[in-house]
Amino acid sequence: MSLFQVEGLVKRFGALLATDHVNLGVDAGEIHALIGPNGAGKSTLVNLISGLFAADAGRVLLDGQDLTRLPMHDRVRAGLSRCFQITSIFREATVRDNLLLAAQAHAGSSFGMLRDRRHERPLADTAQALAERVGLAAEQHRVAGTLPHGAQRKLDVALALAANPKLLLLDEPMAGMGPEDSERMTELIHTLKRDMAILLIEHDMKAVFALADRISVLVYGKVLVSGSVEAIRGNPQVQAVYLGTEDTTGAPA
Ligand SMILES: Nc1ncnc2c1ncn2[C@@H]1O[C@H](COP(=O)(O)OP(=O)(O)OP(=O)(O)O)[C@@H](O)[C@H]1O
Repeated sequence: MSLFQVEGLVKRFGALLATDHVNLGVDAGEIHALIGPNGAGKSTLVNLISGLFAADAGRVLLDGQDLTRLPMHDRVRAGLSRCFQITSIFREATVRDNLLLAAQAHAGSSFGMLRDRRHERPLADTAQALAERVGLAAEQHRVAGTLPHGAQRKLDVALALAANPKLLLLDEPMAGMGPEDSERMTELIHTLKRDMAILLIEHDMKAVFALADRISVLVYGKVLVSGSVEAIRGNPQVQAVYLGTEDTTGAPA
């Protein structure tokens, strides 16, 4: 049994079966990438996993715990963190204040405790460690909204890491990035897999092929095929689905 497991997950929008009995597992220390053409149901699946949508059937399990009926914040507490396609940072606050707030939220402390000197040090240490972890230690006093796009995405990852997740759900972390930022984000994600399982939803095939231990291809809400990078690259069904719409060679665009 995998650390993270989706079993027979179903979501209907009226007559449309957007998630069609999906089974998916992510092992500890594994990056499992989910790819698929536009409208395949990737976002719907992410929303079911994170708890934004309620599933019509099936289960979401993390480390033996059934999360299916838990609200989003309880899923985060159970060890499931999500990075958003639309970044969740406070744009007017500094990088450091963003990190302090995230550290505080997950330490379960109140604003009163933040002001209590006895509690300042651990939160500050956590914020510092998070900044270092994503390579933003030198940018901590900058206002988050003024950072370049790539750095904002790194901050978004740091905010998700503040929850100390067992499973990190990365929803298109390379979106809107140029090749250089994509490469840096790829390196960062690679360093994270030591400490957590990662479910990566990504259109950038170069990043997917560089990072994934396993790839699942979603088509019309169903997992068409699941396998290693080599198996997926060479799969004629996958090539047929992507031909002319995506670059599956991994070559830079
Ligand atoms: N809230 C909703 N109400 C009705 N239909 C929806 C809703 N959300 C998604 N859909 C439909 O469900 C299907 C899957 O959409 P989804 O956004 O999950 O796909 P996707 O793989 O994430 O696409 P993309 O790569 O373009 O983001 C599509 O046919 C979409 O039109």
